[in-house]
Amino acid sequence: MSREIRIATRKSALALWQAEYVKARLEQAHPGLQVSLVPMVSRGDKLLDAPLAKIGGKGLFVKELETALLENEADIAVHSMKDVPMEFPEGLGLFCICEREDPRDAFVSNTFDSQDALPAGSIVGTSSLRRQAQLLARRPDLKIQFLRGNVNTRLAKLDAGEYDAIILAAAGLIRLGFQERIRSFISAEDSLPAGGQGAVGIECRSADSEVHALLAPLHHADTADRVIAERALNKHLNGGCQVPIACYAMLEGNDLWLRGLVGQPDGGRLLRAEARAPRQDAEALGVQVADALLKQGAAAILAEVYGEAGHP
Ligand SMILES: NCc1[nH]cc(CCC(=O)O)c1CC(=O)O
Repeated sequence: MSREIRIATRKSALALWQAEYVKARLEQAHPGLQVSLVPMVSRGDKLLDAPLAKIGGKGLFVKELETALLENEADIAVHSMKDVPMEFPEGLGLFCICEREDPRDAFVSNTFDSQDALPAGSIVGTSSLRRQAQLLARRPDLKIQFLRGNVNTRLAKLDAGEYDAIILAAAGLIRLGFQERIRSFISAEDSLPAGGQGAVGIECRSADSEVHALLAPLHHADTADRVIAERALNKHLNGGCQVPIACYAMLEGNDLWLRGLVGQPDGGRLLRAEARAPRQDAEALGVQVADALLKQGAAAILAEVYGEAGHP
């Protein structure tokens, strides 16, 4: 095989891990294939001190990578599915979803074993409105303090004593070798994950059928069907991981079970909906659960969040 595959990736430790993972899987599936990394800085990486909802919402982490694909400076872009917008630029698409890592949120602390063990008034670090809403709904006595940055930065801030605990995606911690920092996994019942959390997706040019064929062995159909249902819900609510929307699909035999949640950031109200459907109807299932949330008033909650963030 003469062709080289160039992988566009962000430079954070987690992004590089994911790109190296895809590189290794491609080389394993296609002995002799040349695979290289093209690391780049995204707008989201440059603006680390503002809540994501306030600095222009979706796509903050993927735009530069997509430009590289469109300008033929790279052949594939590796993303955390949680951060991938619902729509793709003309000429690009998502052609591969790899097997999902643990999708749950993780409780990390140097003092306490779980959310329930936190004394009243404890300070919990997160900048995810989804995590904040669900935590405050259960524990209105806790204080949420803003925390952004890559995984290493967040752990360093915890270690510096700025927080009693922080919440991170288990997947990122596991991938970077920080599994032992996880004091407990937070169940989907207590913290419904973000759509796509724990899954790595690969974007490439829609016309590049040679690359599509090379990616095929990395595609994981079970993960893909779950993530398709979750993304359909997000799309119907016009949401991403920067808004208080959670959704999580599981396979039960040939059926998908999709749960969705929209919450007020202060945890005052959590709307929940769920449904089951055959896996081939993943997209319709996402729309159905989103509609059930809209019927309960999700649009008003989301409009309020977007209003505060200063963009529609
Ligand atoms: N929004 C940042 C982001 N995007 C993906 C992950 C973790 C890994 C994953 O979900 O695949 C994280 C960090 C976090 O939420 O703790």
